[in-house]
Amino acid sequence: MQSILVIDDEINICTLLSTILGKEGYHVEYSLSGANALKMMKERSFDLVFCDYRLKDKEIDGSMIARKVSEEHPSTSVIIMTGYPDVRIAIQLIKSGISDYVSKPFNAGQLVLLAKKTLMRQQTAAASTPSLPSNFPPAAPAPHPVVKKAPVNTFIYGDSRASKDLHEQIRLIASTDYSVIIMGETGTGKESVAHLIHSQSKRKDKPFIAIDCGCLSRELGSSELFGHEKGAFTGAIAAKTGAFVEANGGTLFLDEIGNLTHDVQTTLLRAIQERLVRAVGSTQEIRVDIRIIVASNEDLQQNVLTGKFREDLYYRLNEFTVNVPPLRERQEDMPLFTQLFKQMVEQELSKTCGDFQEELLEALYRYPWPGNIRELKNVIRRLCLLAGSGEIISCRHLPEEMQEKALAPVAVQEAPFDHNVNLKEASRLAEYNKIISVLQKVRYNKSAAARAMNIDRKTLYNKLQSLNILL
Ligand SMILES: Nc1ncnc2c1ncn2[C@@H]1O[C@H](COP(=O)(O)OP(=O)(O)OP(=O)(O)O)[C@@H](O)[C@H]1O
Repeated sequence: MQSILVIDDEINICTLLSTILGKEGYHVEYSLSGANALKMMKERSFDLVFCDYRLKDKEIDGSMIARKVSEEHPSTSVIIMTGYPDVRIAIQLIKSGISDYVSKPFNAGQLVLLAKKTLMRQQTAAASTPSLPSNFPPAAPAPHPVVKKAPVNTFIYGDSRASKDLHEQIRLIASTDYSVIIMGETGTGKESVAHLIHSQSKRKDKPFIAIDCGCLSRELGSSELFGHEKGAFTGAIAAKTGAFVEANGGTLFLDEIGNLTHDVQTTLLRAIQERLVRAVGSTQEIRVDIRIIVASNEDLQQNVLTGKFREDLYYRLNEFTVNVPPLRERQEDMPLFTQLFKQMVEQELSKTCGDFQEELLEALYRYPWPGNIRELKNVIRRLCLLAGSGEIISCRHLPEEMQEKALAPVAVQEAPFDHNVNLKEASRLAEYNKIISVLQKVRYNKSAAARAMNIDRKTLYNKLQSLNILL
């Protein structure tokens, strides 16, 4: 019997596909998380995988599953399901070697046909691969072996003071079992920090389950966290395992915790205190052993004061707080982030881009990055996508709305001249005013400014530092 694995964080989709494909005689299993699905594939083999593009374990998405399957289980086909048609995603998916792609909503007939077509193609391909006679000599090594580039590390440890402090905090807290609140603006990497804490902890071989509380509806909040019994409420067509049980032994990460309703906050407090959970509609309590990490970009203490967040839950969770700094406070890390994101995108697109133009790097440096690392990553992705292969990436490839902010000259006042200063001070002031006026003329391009003043870049940097001009 051919077997199919369905990966989707929506239980309804999983049960729907299991029913439809099961009726066609396939053996169907499903997983609500990518991490668990990868584990299932290690334990047994599947002929076909239907995988949702966006999964709740944010670090694993459809294209990552597709890549892993093609590397580790080359005879398994992958069909990606998505409700978000997007060119970038399509490019990624094609590169990761998927068999097909289906947009949600879909109908039963369409899915069955797709599964049959894919499995048939797979069988034909297998049959047409000639098998070698048993006495055939082993193949000689290929003259030009295909060199597989090692994947670029997706997490970057910055060099700035703020980054070093952050990673020291992660190192210290990882070895404990304390609950952690991660605070920081949107896109600063709170979820990445939660992953790091888990991967450096003694629970690292157990599940890491991430739940975005911002997406939980009022009705489904409890069911997502604690599970439900079949028939517990209208639409509960099958029993569901909640995140607490799925994360048993490992770490449960609750993102945007400030969005939980009061009712769910109350049940959550009890579950954390007693380590016992009860699925909606069940009378049975299940003991769980999990570490809780939560994140918020709202000030939770403020929410406690305004009554939006339960005070007792806040103190229960706040055994340790990690503050993730915004990108504008880790400017020294910009070159590292920029370079590594460029390498990652080059790998995603199988493309080699030209260097970043100096003026562009300076514009990136000056931009305030309200969306933090996520925004930087997206901008680099866009720059690499728009620039031709090998073309120098310049300011003209920047999104228009960014050009205005990043290229606007910084308002630097000329220092007023004071007639009482001594000669040394006067020459320092003159130098200061000259450098500022040249920088403004060349739109803060330091190389151009150095050329205009007939000095080298190093001398200009030294002058900027000694005159305390911060760009
Ligand atoms: N240190 C880092 N190195 C590489 N990539 C990073 C780093 N920190 C964050 N990112 C990337 O930036 C993006 C945003 O990170 P993440 O989702 O962890 O942020 P967040 O603070 O949880 O965002 P939100 O508040 O919107 O939930 C992700 O694509 C993540 O991979």
